[in-house]
Amino acid sequence: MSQNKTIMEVNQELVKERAKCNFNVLEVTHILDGGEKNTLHRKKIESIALDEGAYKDPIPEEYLSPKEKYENAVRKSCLFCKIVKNALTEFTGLEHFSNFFVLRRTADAFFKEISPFLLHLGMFLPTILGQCTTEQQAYWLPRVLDIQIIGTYAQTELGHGTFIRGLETTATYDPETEEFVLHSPTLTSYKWWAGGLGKTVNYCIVVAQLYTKGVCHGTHLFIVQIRDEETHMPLPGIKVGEIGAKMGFNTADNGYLAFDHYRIPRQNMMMKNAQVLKDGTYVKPDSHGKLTYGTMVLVRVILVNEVAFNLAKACTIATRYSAVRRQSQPKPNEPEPQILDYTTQQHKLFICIATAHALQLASAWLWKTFNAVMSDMKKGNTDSLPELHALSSCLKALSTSDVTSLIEQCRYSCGGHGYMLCSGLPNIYSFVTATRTYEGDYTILLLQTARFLVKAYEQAEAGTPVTPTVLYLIEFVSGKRTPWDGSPEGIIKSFQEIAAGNISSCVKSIRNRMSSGLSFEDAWELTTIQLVGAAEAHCRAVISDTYKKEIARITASSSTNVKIVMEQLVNLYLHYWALNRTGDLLRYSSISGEDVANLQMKYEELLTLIRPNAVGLVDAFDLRDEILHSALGSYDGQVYKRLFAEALKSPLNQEPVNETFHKYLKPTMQGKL
Ligand SMILES: CCC/C=C/C(=O)SCCNC(=O)CCNC(=O)[C@H](O)C(C)(C)COP(=O)([O-])OP(=O)([O-])OC[C@H]1O[C@@H](n2cnc3c(N)ncnc32)[C@H](O)[C@@H]1OP(=O)([O-])[O-]
Ligand SMILES: Cc1cc2nc3c(=O)[nH]c(=O)nc-3n(C[C@H](O)[C@H](O)[C@H](O)COP(=O)(O)OP(=O)(O)OC[C@H]3O[C@@H](n4cnc5c(N)ncnc54)[C@H](O)[C@@H]3O)c2cc1C
Repeated sequence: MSQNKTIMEVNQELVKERAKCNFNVLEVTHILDGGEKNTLHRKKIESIALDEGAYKDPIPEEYLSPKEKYENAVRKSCLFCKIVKNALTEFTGLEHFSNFFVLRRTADAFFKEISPFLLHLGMFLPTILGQCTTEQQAYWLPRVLDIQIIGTYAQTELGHGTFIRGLETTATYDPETEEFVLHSPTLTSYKWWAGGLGKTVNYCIVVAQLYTKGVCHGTHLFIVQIRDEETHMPLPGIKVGEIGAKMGFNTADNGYLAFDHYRIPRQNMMMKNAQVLKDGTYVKPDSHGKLTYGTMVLVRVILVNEVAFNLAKACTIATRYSAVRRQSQPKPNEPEPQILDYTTQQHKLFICIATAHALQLASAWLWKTFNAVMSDMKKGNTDSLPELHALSSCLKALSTSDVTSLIEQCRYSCGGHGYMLCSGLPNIYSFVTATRTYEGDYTILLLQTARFLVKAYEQAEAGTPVTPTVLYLIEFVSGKRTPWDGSPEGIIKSFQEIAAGNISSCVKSIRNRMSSGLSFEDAWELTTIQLVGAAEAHCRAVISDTYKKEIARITASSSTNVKIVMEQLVNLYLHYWALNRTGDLLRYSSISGEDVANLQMKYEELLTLIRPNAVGLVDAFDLRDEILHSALGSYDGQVYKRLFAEALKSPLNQEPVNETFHKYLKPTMQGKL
């Protein structure tokens, strides 16, 4: 298991917990990594990147000024890139799925917040891969992969983020010079938010309304140089800067950008799908109208994995801490219990462990689905794109929303110490809460899924085939219902009935409103609260079903105790959400009041069964201390020694008397101020 570089003796509380664990921890690590080979691969990359200690800061990041924080983050980004480049020569290449995720996770040791290079690898590179022709890729990719240029993705504007069709930046083609003229006509058209734009990047992908021959063809993507490659000065016609202090992401130099009739060559339009010919003729993509939104779909898929990882970090911290922390005296003359022994504490934490597993497996499944759809699209078949868009939208929305709440729950479960930056939890929270907004706001993405669900419902009603994730609608419209039996399969069935019931209610509401004279748009708008609920219910059913099936498949050859503990967590997830949705269950399934009481009993039994394995389960995430950045969550559990060591690092503790005593306190106390 992972050890800290500053080795301390392991706290006896954790020694005892580890002795209690009745399953093979390494076997679960292999499951979470997707196989033993992947675990070895990950450990090797982590070892190359971290063993030399290059991630260490001379002064803790939290005590630096904003400017120093940024400069330190750039220094470490360059260092990390160098290490990564060396590491990759030993492996299969950056496009390898596990490499991308391992590198992203390892980077957390270097950055308590965010690398200013995140968008370069996270969006600039994937957009070039997804939106450029082969010739364009041949020109750009070597420069991008070799970090000869650094780029970002500038789509959002001051006035519009969600509504992409409302973006105001224009790219007008001039056939005389074979150039596009980029222009920001208003203050609200200023690009706003792109990571790394403020100070770091010299190129960026700009999303702008394309005009040619006097006609607007909607938003398209362009590669734009914004700073001189030698001097880094903004080029003439470019206004660029940083947007200011934020709740998190303070090392990411999110920026603004405006154009004053700024010219770029025609070849800088990303032309894999639509094209503008030399004479200005516009050639439409012949397959699907939303292909330019491709990078967003990819990033939404990746984000499910990203938040699962962050939840694993948070619950590792909170569970280890809860095993070390003792509080209160429920039984007279007995020692104070570990707070992990309180049922309410288990209720706060074990759902976090189960959710981290559920989302990790759902994200691996979604990634496979994404690749299958991409491979179909290469052959010109875009039939599965709507389902992928619906799935990636709701999984991104629900996973980021669930994880945001659960990370906050982990912080609550650590009491006052969880509020300290050195617990690691505030940084994890401020990062994850942003994921609920960026790359498509929660509500907006669920409404996209709802569009798909309403259409699927109408198809099921009409007897036309529906896609795999909504097959349950066919049973529902035929009136078939499964009697409640309380089994895991039965709970999943009931989640599908809740989803179908909710979608059906939405369809009825929309139809009723339209028959009373409202337009479709107005009827839809008035139904949006229900539509969001329906999409959420659908997504819960998808995650639950995938989690259960994937665990059964993966643990088919596992040892008995691993199988048992993995199944307990699946059941815990299902019971937790069933209890959370009793209103819907009573409305849409055949559950009775007594069944609800049984569900509650079963849930509480599961907490007791999981309790002895709790520390083993978080150890199985195998997160190195360098990546956790937590005085509360380190492998050795030396919580109090580490909290005190962190307190001593405070700049206020570097002198016995602060100068404010002489300047203000003393004169005030002596009545001289
Ligand atoms: C580290 C931090 C990094 C952060 C980076 C960022 O945040 S970067 C910034 C991230 N910014 C954001 O994420 C912005 C979020 N906003 C958006 O993504 C879009 O504005 C929108 C999807 C909300 C609406 O778009 P719209 O007004 O153009 O569309 P519409 O609603 O009129 O629907 C028309 C049809 O298109 C379909 N369709 C839509 N999208 C897709 C797709 N991707 N694929 C396939 N299909 C798609 C839809 O299903 C519908 O099909 P139907 O029913 O007619 O068969
Ligand atoms: C940390 C961070 C990093 C980012 N990085 C980038 C980046 O690198 N590049 C980039 O281009 N962008 C980036 N963004 C911008 C991000 O993508 C947008 O903020 C996001 O898409 C939400 O758009 P918005 O800000 O316009 O919100 P708004 O759309 O204004 O949302 C405000 C509220 O209005 C509601 N709302 C809006 N429209 C509707 C509707 N039709 N129906 C119902 N409710 C609605 C929303 O649900 C929300 O509650 C970043 C944002 C953050 C926070």
